[in-house]
Amino acid sequence: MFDPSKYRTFRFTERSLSADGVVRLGYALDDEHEFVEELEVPVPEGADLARVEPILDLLHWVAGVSYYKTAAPPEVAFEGAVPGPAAADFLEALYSEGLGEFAVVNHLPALPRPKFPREGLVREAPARSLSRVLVPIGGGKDSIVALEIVRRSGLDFTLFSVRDNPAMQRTAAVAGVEHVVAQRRLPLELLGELNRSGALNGHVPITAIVSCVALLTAALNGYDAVTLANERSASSGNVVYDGIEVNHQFSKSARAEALLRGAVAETGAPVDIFSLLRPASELGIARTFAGMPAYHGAFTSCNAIFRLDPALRASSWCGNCPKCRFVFLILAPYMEPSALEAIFHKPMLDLEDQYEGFALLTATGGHKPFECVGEEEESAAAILLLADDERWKDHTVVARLVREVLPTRHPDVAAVLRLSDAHNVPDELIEHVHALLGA
Ligand SMILES: CC(=O)N[C@H]1[C@@H](OP(=O)(O)OP(=O)(O)OC[C@H]2O[C@@H](n3ccc(=O)[nH]c3=O)[C@H](O)[C@@H]2O)O[C@H](CO)[C@@H](O)[C@@H]1O[C@H](C)C(=O)N[C@@H](C)C(=O)N[C@@H](CCC(=O)O)C(=O)O
Ligand SMILES: Nc1ncnc2c1ncn2[C@@H]1O[C@H](COP(=O)(O)OP(=O)(O)OP(=O)(O)O)[C@@H](O)[C@H]1O
Repeated sequence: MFDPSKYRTFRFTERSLSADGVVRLGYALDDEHEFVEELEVPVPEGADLARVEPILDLLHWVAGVSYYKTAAPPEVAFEGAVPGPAAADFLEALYSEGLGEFAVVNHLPALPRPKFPREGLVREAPARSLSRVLVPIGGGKDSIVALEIVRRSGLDFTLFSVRDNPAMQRTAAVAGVEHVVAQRRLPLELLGELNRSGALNGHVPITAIVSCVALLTAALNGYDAVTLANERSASSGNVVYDGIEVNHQFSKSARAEALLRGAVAETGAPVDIFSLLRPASELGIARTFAGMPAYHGAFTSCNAIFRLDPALRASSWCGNCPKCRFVFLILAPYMEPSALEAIFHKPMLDLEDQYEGFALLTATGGHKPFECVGEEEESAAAILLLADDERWKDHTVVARLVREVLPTRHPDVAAVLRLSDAHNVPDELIEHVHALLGA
């Protein structure tokens, strides 16, 4: 049996990057269990591997969260480089708040709170320019809107994914832009075996891992920045636990972005990272995306497409999860019922058995689901828009949401759609964010 409470220390053992782009990340739980994760990142001939070592370290520390979570021990130890102060701040947030949902579902008495050393080298932040950018795409609508913003700016850009799936491939084909892919191999057999014998399991702050793989790829291949598509709504949490607002999307939040940017600056790498969609809500992004029909047959926002086991992975919308419901709901005010049915293959807002799931998006009947769904206010705003929409108002679920949910909600649609000034988008791009996402 695996008894999580008996472990004291999670160790960062070794990491390496070979000239052909193979990354090995090593970890151990006390002296008992060793974990090795492998990645393959695109790397040009003759790349200066030594120059990217600090970003490789950051990736090593961040990706460790998948293995730390098996026991969530009180201490961490380092056999190689140690984090500097900004990286330590980021990691302490990631290994506690980033594991908030994990703590809730495992009924831990408190969030894990390992202390990270902070004596690592702080390199001088380089002068940055912005001419070539790497645009991560996850197969969903947000990264499509982000790539179209970058396209309009005239910057040179390449699409990037960690692992490939059909939605990403379709997106890249419609965009007609080069798409590079990094592969990622977790020791799934070992994790599964440990989980079956009692190891802890739960959600990890995956966007932080994807961001660091993108940063490493960018640094190796001479890109100036990684442009994420994390929206303003991703900063809102789900429940309060142990004095913290636990957020399923923690590593997409504005707070995580600020901490990551600090950690990246400390590496001295000439690569920036920021979220292009930070000023916008999901409802605002959906309004823009509705006007991009070329992508409607390509994208999939359902998370079932990300399952690592091919036997469990969906190729498109599952049509019965919080993410499918949320995306259907926020697109509905801006699309025809027939167009949405063509995407989801079912009239989700006309199916009575979907009512509870839709109501939950406004935290009616429980808390907002632990999924990548927007703020309760914006789901309520979408319902308010549908209430007066001849195309939608008589759909069974819409009519019931209007009757049973709206009387207790007072969404301000204009406020939900307004762009915020709180973002890290540079001058070269912000006017294009406003042009595409502004009213
Ligand atoms: C696809 C999915 O939603 N997976 C979540 C699910 O895991 P499941 O067991 O159903 O499938 P797998 O993802 O294939 O995982 C297999 C095992 O591997 C572990 N694992 C996976 C990836 C990783 O980086 N580290 C790992 O240790 C995993 O724990 C399984 O044991 O349930 C899990 C437990 O709640 C979730 O952690 C899985 O979530 C994935 C990491 C994932 O990719 N999720 C994204 C779709 C997601 O949630 N994105 C959020 C961003 C959240 C953030 O803060 O970054 C979003 O889009 O908003
Ligand atoms: N496997 C991946 N490879 C590259 N980038 C990814 C991957 N998964 C997520 N991302 C990126 O992480 C950020 C957050 O992902 P998110 O799922 O919100 O975006 P999305 O897939 O574009 O849109 P949607 O909300 O419709 O699913 C985006 O910038 C997205 O491109």
